[in-house]
Amino acid sequence: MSDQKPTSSEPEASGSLAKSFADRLTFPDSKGKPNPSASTFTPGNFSWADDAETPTEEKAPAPKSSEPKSSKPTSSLPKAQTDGAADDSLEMAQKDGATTWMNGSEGLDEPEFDVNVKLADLQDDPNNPLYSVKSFEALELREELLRGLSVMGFHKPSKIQERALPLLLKNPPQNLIGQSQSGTGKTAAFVLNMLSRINLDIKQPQCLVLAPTRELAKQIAGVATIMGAFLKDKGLVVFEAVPQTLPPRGQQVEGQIVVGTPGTVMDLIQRKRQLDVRGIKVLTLDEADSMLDLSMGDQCKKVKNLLPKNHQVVLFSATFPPSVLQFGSLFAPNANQITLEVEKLTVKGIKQMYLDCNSEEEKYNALVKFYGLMTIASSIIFVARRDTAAEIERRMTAEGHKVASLSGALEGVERDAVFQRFRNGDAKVLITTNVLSRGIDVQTVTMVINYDIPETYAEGGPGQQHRGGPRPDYETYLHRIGRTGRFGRTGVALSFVSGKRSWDQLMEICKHFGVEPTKLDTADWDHVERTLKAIMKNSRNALPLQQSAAVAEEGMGD
Ligand SMILES: Nc1ncnc2c1ncn2[C@@H]1O[C@H](COP(=O)(O)OP(=O)(O)OP(=O)(O)O)[C@@H](O)[C@H]1O
Repeated sequence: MSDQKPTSSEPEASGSLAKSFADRLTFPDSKGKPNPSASTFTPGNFSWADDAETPTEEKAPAPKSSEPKSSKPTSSLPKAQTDGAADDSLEMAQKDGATTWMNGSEGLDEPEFDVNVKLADLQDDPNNPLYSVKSFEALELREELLRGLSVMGFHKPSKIQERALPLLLKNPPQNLIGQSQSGTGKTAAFVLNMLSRINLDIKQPQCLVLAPTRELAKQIAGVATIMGAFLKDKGLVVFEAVPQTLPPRGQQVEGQIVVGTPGTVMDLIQRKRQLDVRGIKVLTLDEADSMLDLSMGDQCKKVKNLLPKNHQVVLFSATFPPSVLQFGSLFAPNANQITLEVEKLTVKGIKQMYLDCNSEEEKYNALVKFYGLMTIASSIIFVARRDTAAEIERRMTAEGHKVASLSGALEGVERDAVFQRFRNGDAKVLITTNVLSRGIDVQTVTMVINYDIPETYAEGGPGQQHRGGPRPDYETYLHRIGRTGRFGRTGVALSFVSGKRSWDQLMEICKHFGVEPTKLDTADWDHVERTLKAIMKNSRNALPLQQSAAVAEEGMGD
């Protein structure tokens, strides 16, 4: 892969975003000095070579032309849980939406108790992906991790956590391929495995996580740091292997857990010789299907080949197209597999709709009209091309909206700053390309807009190109809409169609996942407004899903 930054007309990276609190933390090293590389969330230089390039951007013509978080009850933490070395990090964690769902972040006005009851209801429903019979205690996790989970507000495991953890923690270690719907807690499953397996007396890297983008790598490192906060005193160090957070030349990477993007990790191991992988016993690929596909697959294989024999391989994603799953089985031989039928992949709490527009230009007008009508906590607008993102940003800003735009065209430092503005709520709307379609966990997001329907040239197997032009990109659609409706929340996914081609593509995607999207028409804005307001209101009020769906239907029937 080239080190050169692509131009705006080049394809955008397909990947994921960062999940949360990560960007705010800087942990001192074991001697109390700030360590710029270990578990830091300082901004870094983005090297294009680090992120996947996938041909998902169409040469579409560019268009011509919010409710703030309520503060969380951070002071209500039991004293025992905020003591000691974990204090700072936990306090930070409490300030971020992504870890504190139950603590009333992101515009939830209800008392904590009500919200907890709702989540508990979902976790008691055997058909819900958040359901579990067991407690975290029954999964035999070490006491420090139980304390970390408790402070994060994780009271019960989700289905994937309950099923994956016993398989992951078994000795001798076995490989695992794990699939579950977006926002159901896969990160905690693989992070708890790593935190359970490391030897804290050794500073050498023992677990390696590869993720497709710097934002997601930073987010995962953040989760590991927070979840392991009570192990910090015992020497836990989590290292972020993304550009600009790297150790000075000649200095070895220290940290039991290393999380990075494949390009940087490879560079650290082979070219710079700063990452000693002889002690690695767990290799995890998050968003594994995209990591094994096209450009990143080769790099991941190269990294894997440099690791000691008999390391545990863990692959997680919400999507595993059959051919990738086949390849995944070679990458993770004899793996235990937790997979889902394609019809079960969509999250029930995400209401899928489409807005029928007559032309490309009408799409833009509809977008502006739409944001004029609605107050949305936070939303993400996905576009196919960087220049479309820039143009929408320019025009929406001119209309007085607080927007931010993030694409692979930005350098790492700028990306971090833009993303932080969105996480903080300083920007309510994030306009982005597929670079942020996967993994990113910002719980204030109540709406995802597919301004352009995602397309791909990939055949669906590693390295295979689709011959007859682009096809609808089922996986990217699912990951994009999964940025809302996380861990039991409700959200809206609104796709814009303008003409037969985009309509056909959307219908094909919906057929693939067995969903029937609701049509909204630009000819009846009253109906659009009533329908969406009913859903958004219920999302914020945290009504049970069935109830909010019912109210939404009522709104639509008006
Ligand atoms: N057991 C739990 N109890 C409460 N909240 C949880 C639990 N597990 C995870 N969460 C929260 O759920 C959200 C989604 O988790 P996570 O980001 O791991 O989802 P994911 O399955 O990796 O999604 P994606 O496929 O989009 O990457 C996060 O904000 C996380 O903090």
